[in-house]
Amino acid sequence: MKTFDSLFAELSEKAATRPEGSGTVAQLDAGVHAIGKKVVEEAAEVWMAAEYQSDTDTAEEISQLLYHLQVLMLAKGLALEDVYKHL
Ligand SMILES: N=c1c2ncn([C@@H]3O[C@H](COP(=O)(O)OP(=O)(O)OP(=O)(O)O)[C@@H](O)[C@H]3O)c2ncn1[C@@H]1O[C@H](COP(=O)(O)O)[C@@H](O)[C@H]1O
Repeated sequence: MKTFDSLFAELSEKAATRPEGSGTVAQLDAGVHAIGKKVVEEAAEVWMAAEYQSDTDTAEEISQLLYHLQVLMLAKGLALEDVYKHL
């Protein structure tokens, strides 16, 4: 099963090698403003799912929020350690 760390490693590789058809590469090219909007959108979807949908839907929305946060980290050049040191 994928973890937060293994997804970040996968996305870092995508950012470095820029494979054709990668949604991550497209998002990185769209820039911090566009990625930030996705983070806010996904956060709202997490909230709505938590209040009105199933636990499974909520977990899926959380996974999408985590993904977009990682894309934002990559866009800003942040490493996992930069975030973890604040936990
Ligand atoms: N985990 C994810 C992931 N979570 C969310 N998303 C993206 O976030 C979107 C969220 O879907 P929504 O339904 O909320 O939004 P939507 O409005 O339908 O989507 P958009 O029209 O805004 O793209 C999805 O369409 C994906 O584009 C993800 N995209 C990729 N990954 C993983 O990232 C890795 C690299 O992906 P690629 O860069 O595409 O190869 C792979 O392991 C993928 O599984």
